[in-house]
Amino acid sequence: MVSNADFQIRKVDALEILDSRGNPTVRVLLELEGGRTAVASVPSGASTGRFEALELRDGSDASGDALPERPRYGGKGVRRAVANVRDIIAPALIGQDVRRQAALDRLMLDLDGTENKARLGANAILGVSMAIARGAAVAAGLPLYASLGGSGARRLPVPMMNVLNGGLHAANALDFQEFMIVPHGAPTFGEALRYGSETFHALRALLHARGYVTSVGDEGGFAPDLPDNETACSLIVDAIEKAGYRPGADIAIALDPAASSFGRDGSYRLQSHGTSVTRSAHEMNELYADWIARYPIISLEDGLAEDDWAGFAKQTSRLGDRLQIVGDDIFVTNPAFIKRGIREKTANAVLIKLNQIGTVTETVAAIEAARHAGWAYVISHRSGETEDSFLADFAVAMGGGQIKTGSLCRSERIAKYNRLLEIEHELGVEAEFVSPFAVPRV
Ligand SMILES: O=C(O)[C@@H](CO)OP(=O)(O)O
Ligand SMILES: [Mg+2]
Repeated sequence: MVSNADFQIRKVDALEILDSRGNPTVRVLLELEGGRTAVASVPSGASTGRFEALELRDGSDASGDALPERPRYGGKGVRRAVANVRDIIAPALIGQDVRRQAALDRLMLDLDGTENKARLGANAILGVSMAIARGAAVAAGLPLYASLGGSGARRLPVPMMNVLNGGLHAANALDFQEFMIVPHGAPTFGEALRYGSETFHALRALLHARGYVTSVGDEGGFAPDLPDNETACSLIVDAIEKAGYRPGADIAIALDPAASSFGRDGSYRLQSHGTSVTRSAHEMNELYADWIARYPIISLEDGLAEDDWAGFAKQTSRLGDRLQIVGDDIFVTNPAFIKRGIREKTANAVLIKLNQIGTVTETVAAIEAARHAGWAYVISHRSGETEDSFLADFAVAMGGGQIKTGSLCRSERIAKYNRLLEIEHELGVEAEFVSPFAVPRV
């Protein structure tokens, strides 16, 4: 028998753990009166948007280290965030009911009292917020996706798999950060994962045969020194065919150039065959239009920089009926920015990252704003991840049918894919897998 006491928080604790890049991050441990426990770990980005909620790092003076000349983790530790969970957030949450997610998230916002969670740290607050969501599920005896999404939560997301890494996620010369395959023509999630994995391995063989390295970047995609960005698209098409699939119909391409990392003030600096070229937003949009005509691209994220609202709106009016235009750095999962984007027709989709905004409740509000406008939304990992698979359940709960969670050879990414397989298995014949995309005409 489940009783109200089972949902009451008895203890909140936190510790500093490492993420997939070997950088410190926050893990929160929650204990409920009934004795059940919940754990959540916070991811961390590299190509972060300027207006993201603040990820609290210790800095060299606040490290608390015995050897001040050698700060812990170069000042990147999260001991202060951990201490904020233990000393400030925990006392306010003891005795509270984990089913009241919105109220408890609000309580943390009030404790923090800043616009961007600068006092307690978005990493501290999000860790607790996720642990509360998981605690509510555990106490109710429900899987997280069902607890968060209700009985209608049975749509498995189409994965965007990042098979070639560049930009800030790799040490190669590619300016564009992510070249992803999207197996949207598969009949089920499990089959989509197989399509993706087979294509990933075909790509490895192709790279090897053409004399490129097959080492990987931060999200597990290969990171070869290709002569230019476009070569990545043609290689992916070759890999899809080599794996026995139809480019476009079975597996399409999604791009995240993460243009804030090579562009600002409407000017974009690209490398090609070792030389650098500067392009305007208009020229970037023409470049994408040209690629879309020649490659089966169905989604373009951050094709322009976070400060280029005008360029984004032009891109959306020029290309938005042919493909998904996703805003990441420009919206930073912030409902206010998304609403501006909807008014100004900046994009037609939004990338959703829990730690950009810092609570589960605000993330859901961001998704609701997108849904209300008929925009698509893609639930996304960060380039620094942990083995926590919260994201997989969250994507099924939110029902948008899209997840971006990296490549197919690093366990912090695979943890999400494997959890989605588990959910699909558990849902059985009730599981749905519906492509949100039309087949691209190339
Ligand atoms: O730009 C992105 O979409 C993300 C995730 O792929 O990268 P990061 O976490 O480094 O911001
Ligand atoms: Mg991005």
